[in-house]
Amino acid sequence: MSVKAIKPDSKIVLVIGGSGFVGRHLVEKLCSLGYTVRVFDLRTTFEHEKVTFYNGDLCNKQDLLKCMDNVDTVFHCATPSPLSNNKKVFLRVNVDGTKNVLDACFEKGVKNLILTSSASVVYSGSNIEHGDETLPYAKRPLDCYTQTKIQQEKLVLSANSESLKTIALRPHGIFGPRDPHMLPTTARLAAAGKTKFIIGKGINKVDFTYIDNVVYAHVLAAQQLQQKPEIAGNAYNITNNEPILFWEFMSRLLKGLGYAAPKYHLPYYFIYFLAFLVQIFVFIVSPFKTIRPTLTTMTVALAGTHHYYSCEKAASEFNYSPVVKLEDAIERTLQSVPELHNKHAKKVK
Ligand SMILES: NC(=O)c1ccc[n+]([C@@H]2O[C@H](COP(=O)([O-])OP(=O)(O)OC[C@H]3O[C@@H](n4cnc5c(N)ncnc54)[C@H](O)[C@@H]3O)[C@@H](O)[C@H]2O)c1
Ligand SMILES: CC(C)=CCC[C@@H](C)[C@H]1CC[C@H]2C3=C(CC[C@]12C)[C@@]1(C)CC[C@H](O)[C@@](C)(C(=O)O)[C@@H]1CC3
Repeated sequence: MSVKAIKPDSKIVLVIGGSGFVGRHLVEKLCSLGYTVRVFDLRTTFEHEKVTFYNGDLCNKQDLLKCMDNVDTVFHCATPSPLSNNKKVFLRVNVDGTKNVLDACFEKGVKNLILTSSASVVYSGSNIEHGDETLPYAKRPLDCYTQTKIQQEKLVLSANSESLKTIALRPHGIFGPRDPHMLPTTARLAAAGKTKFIIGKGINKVDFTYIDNVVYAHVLAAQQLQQKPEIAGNAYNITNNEPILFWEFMSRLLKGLGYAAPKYHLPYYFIYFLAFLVQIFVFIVSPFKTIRPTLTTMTVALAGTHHYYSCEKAASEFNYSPVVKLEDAIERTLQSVPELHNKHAKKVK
């Protein structure tokens, strides 16, 4: 099954967080399929002749109501940066903000709400191998981003009703052109000489999901929600279906960026404990100074444990299957880095 083009301008959709990494790719795809697209975001990061931009804060319901007249479907992919370390902002945006989104959807008669959730809502730092959607929410999430994503998903799925069909898509480790988190952070750490080490034995397998596959899943789910009401109220893992050794993937990115692959092993639990001490220090100084460490128990756990998921539910219930394979996805991502364009252009099929 593929996503369908529609009669141009027959459906109005709203992408909350549409100026972000996932949001902008989603907006561009929706426009190409003929949707009338509105973007609601704190900021405007690009121009598009077919898009109407509304700047506002989703924590202010009045801002949201201004852009939701006659909207058929809302895609909610706004979040504070997952690597920021501000519990108040996460609670305000991911929880209170999502309550505003739901209230506004009900007030304006929106039919469908697709939430970009996260596979990590079931992750508390222990190994997850081929985890499916029956796994319970993490009882002790490792950071407040994950904690608020859990609360957000629960709010959206419990709001599913006759008038508003809701669905939560759980991508994992999204990467691709214009990614503001993974590649830039990797490059920054490498430039600072902090990528010489492998945390743990380097045998942990994880899922990384190319942005085109995430966008494809969002459009497919939106188009299926009305025909298949049984998928509403559910969460679905969305990955590339190609789990890879975390350190092999990172090495591919690093070598593609012109850096050496990590080669010295550091004991996982030693680094995890170090990260724990860093977090205690960050908490102690937080009244005086906000520090956003990359070394956290969450990032160390992600680097040192298995975390890959089954997409069988999305495959069987709304025919999801990745449209871009991992190998091609890595090349396209590296090719998208301006200074690397020529080097990788010839490799892309
Ligand atoms: N990047 C990943 O690896 C990944 C993986 C799984 C799930 N997700 C989820 O995907 C979604 C999109 O993530 P992304 O990587 O595109 O993030 P991003 O930071 O690139 O984009 C988020 C957007 O939300 C906007 N935003 C933040 N607070 C807002 C507010 N109060 N009002 C209005 N807009 C606001 C930001 O301005 C930004 O444009 C998020 O829900 C995230 O949890 C991301
Ligand atoms: C060489 C090295 C170690 C580089 C560092 C790579 C670092 C930056 C990189 C490696 C793994 C990657 C990662 C995320 C951010 C960047 C980071 C941590 C986040 C947290 C974003 C939010 C998503 O919701 C969530 C939770 C998901 O998809 O479940 C992911 C999980 C995977």
